[in-house]
Amino acid sequence: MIGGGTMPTINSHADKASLVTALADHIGGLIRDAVAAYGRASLVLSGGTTPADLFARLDGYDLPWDKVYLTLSDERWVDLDDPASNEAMVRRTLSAAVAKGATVVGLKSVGATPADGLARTSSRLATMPRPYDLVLLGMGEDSHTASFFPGATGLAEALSGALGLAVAAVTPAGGVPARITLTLPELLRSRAVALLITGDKKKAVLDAALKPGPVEPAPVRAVLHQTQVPVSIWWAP
Ligand SMILES: O=C1O[C@H](COP(=O)(O)O)[C@@H](O)[C@H](O)[C@H]1O
Repeated sequence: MIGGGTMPTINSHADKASLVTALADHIGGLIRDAVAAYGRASLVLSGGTTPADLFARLDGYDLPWDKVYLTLSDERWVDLDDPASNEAMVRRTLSAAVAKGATVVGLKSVGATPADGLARTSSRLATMPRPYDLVLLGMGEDSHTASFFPGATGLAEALSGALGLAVAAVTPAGGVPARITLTLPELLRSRAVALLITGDKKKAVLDAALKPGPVEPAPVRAVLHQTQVPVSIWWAP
């Protein structure tokens, strides 16, 4: 059971278009500020379908992209040419940024399974400047975030980071492909976490997870109820 600590701030918008504009402006400002302060900006981006419009909007912004480092919160263990690849979605929606020199550090590395690739991906992530200036996460209707799926094999290790690596292998209950995910301690090596959520169904799941309770059935609680890094929630119906 976890609970207490500083509650996340909630930014509610009337529709997805205004949410995308507000969050893209926020992230654009954050990138400018990080480059001014540290000479570079370092971001973790969520996968899935929800953030594609946001990334496409951000892609049109005039930013110092050659000083921006991007990685993913989690990845299906598939190659870049697979439609399920989160990295491919990021490269596609941020193609102008990549053309202007943004560095994308992908999580899919060599090996037949995520477990085979953990050490390689973890060393790759060592090239990402930390702390991350922003970790952008999504959430599924089953209350998973990153690849912290309820009931998944590997969930405990992903939440604890007990192996001492930046990433963990996770197999969702009854689900393929297997996944690789940044561990919770790695996600929290950050100055800020933003959680992007759309739709009334996810809002109901979020509202339940904001109440104190066990992490196992609602893994997003591990992010919402920690006290290390401030969390902002960005929501529209
Ligand atoms: O599987 C995943 O799901 C979540 C939510 O995805 P969405 O399609 O509902 O937006 C995402 O945050 C995560 O990165 C992804 O791998």
